[in-house]
Amino acid sequence: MPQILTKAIDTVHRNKHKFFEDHGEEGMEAEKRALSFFSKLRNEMQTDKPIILLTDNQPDTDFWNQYLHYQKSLLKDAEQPSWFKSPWLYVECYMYRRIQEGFILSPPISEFDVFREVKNESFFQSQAAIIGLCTYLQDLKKKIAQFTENQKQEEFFKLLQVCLWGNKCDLSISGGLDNAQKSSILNSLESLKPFVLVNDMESVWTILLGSKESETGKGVKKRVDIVLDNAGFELLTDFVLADVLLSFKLASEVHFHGKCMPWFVSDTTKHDFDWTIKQLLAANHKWMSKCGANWKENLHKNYWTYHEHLFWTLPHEFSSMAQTAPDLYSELQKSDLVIFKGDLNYRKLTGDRKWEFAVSFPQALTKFHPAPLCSIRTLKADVQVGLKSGVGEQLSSTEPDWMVTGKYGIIQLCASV
Ligand SMILES: O=P(O)(O)OC[C@@]1(O)O[C@H](CO)[C@@H](O)[C@@H]1O
Ligand SMILES: [Mn+2]
Repeated sequence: MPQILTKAIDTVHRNKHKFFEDHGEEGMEAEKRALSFFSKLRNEMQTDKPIILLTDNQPDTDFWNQYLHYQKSLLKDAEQPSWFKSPWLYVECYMYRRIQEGFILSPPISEFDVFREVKNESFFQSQAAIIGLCTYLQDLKKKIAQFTENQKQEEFFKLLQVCLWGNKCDLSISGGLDNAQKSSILNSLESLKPFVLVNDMESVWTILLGSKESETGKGVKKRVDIVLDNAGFELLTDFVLADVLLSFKLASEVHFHGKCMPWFVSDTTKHDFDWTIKQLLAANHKWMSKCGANWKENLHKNYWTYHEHLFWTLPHEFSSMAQTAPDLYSELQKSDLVIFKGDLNYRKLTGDRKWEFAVSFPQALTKFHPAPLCSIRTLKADVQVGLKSGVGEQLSSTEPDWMVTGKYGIIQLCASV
């Protein structure tokens, strides 16, 4: 976290001239204000100061401040939540929210996304893998009419796994350093199979076909939601999956959910989402630009919809969503399948608790079940449930860091509770 914050400070500093160009002297003043805010923040973090209230009067400020009171209520009388002692999930989210506060309190540069440069770079560095994937998809779509159900299933499974391994490419685990996808994942899927510790692809397929039975004269009405994680290569894999869901008629609408502020370095915001499609459209490569054009049209025709909600950037675990964000919960209840991408979402699904490895996924969800849901994540944090007896223990003894390197992955479904 200090490394990420230090990089953010450096980025603000390097953009001084841009702030001047955009806003004149006021921009320079704002840069100074933001920098002194961030230096203070870094000091609070590194010296284990108490967590303090937010002061920026944003729509989520009260939620954050109430959450601090709640954290305090869990401690003994004189104890204070602080950077080293509070739950990691909370403190980590809090750092990103404080960075946002630093910009909010520094107009006119409040809208500055300090992680945009690295997100965009990571997209360009994954160019070869992106071309490979776009080409594969367009080729696949030409053949759909001839596909048997089995072939469709096989292709869908492939792209689901691509979507999984795409989650290796986040920039917060690498401390904001280059973590792009350099090679084609499609050729490595077989050799990666042993690292998929929970593989519920068959049941995901059954769920998606199941809703096909509700086919009426008007065609299928099936909704899949994707709670997005990282921009860059991972977002591309999500787009490809969403495209195949429509092309294979496994869904009639796909709803994406993104972050409404820069988050965990590489997480997708509305700007990243739109920027990615624009880049594809403008690319000097036939199949990339074809993907861009198709996906723009999907959005235009409302086959694809992008949603934002503040809940995704709160520190709350998802079991509190029904209470904290009932509107979002009822939105997800409209879905036939909600796909949660990435490690942070898994931590929030399971409350980031020290569950036994063999505890069931439904149990760890602690009543969170707006709809059938599936987590697709590579393991980067020390929480994992739903493993066959002994598997986690065995891995812990042979590979002590098996949970935090992104080497292993899961496609884990909870169909009902
Ligand atoms: O949600 P993602 O993008 O898959 O992963 C984010 C993440 O790996 O980054 C941090 C590593 O420092 C962890 O807190 C977190 O789980
Ligand atoms: Mn992320």
